[in-house]
Amino acid sequence: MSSPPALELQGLTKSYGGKLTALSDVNLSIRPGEIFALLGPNGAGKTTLIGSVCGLVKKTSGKILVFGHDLDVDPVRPRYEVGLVPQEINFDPFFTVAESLYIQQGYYGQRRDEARVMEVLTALNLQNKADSITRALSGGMKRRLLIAKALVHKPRLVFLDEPTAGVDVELRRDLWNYVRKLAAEGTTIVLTTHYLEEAEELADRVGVINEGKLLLVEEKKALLRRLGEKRLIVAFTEPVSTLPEFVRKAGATLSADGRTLTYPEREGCAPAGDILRTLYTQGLPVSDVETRHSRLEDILIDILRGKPAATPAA
Ligand SMILES: Nc1ncnc2c1ncn2[C@@H]1O[C@H](COP(=O)(O)OP(=O)(O)OP(=O)(O)O)[C@@H](O)[C@H]1O
Repeated sequence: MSSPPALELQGLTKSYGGKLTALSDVNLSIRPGEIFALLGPNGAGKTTLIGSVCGLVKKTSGKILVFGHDLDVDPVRPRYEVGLVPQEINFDPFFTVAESLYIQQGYYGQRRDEARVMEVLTALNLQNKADSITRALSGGMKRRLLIAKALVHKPRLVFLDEPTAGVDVELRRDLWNYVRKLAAEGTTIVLTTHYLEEAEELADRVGVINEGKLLLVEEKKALLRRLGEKRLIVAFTEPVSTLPEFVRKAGATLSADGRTLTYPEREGCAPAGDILRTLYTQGLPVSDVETRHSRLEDILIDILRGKPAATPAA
């Protein structure tokens, strides 16, 4: 028998005060061990979705299953499998780093396990801070402690709600490596982020949410292949008045000043190499050649602007 999804949402809906629908009939299935990036603008519903699973938000309707267990049937036990790294710092400033993790173990019905606490602190490079008062930590250390807190009870499903907001480049890279390691060990990761580069680096699949509706769910690589575009940009040393017929018919355009050619290479069109070869053989004054690939950011903007890109959300 195949294992159940790490998370399954069926028609998940959340209205605040009967007016604002923060989540509208969201259906989503997250596979065990995958890194899933949930993307969308401010106020799209990402934190509400995470809060519904973690027990911080009371859903209005729909079902939530964690590793096959319906949270309506048992709202407590299945959540022992879940860890949350929230956007905001949520630990008591007067405890030490280690104490705050022991308390967390207690919340999850576990005995105080010093070896596990040191293991998590070491993984997050906080081992020397175990006895420091949490309010004396730097901003980056506090972020790492938030992650340690979410992981200390060994959850199999971890939500990272903007884990690297305000974090420096080096720590961001460290955290990315750590997330990859967790996923490689079998932990399922759901990530929200406004750094599209982060999603591009880490995610296996991407979901796009806006105004409470899930617009698209797709493998990241397939999405980039399907909606991404490669552009060839050629600069000329002097203005060119017309392009060779083959190049023009392939879809290349010339800038108004005749100094730049742009060619969007799409599937089934002439390869960029053929365009370049023609330019050279016909003696056009090429000075520089550049190719640009569209990134997740470009694609997300198109989707949010309503470009007909979405395949049915799954
Ligand atoms: N407690 C609340 N009471 C009323 N409305 C709320 C509450 N919490 C969230 N909302 C509203 O629900 C909508 C979704 O908010 P949510 O925090 O889930 O968005 P988000 O995608 O996480 O945004 P961000 O990227 O800014 O964190 C927003 O319109 C927000 O104002």
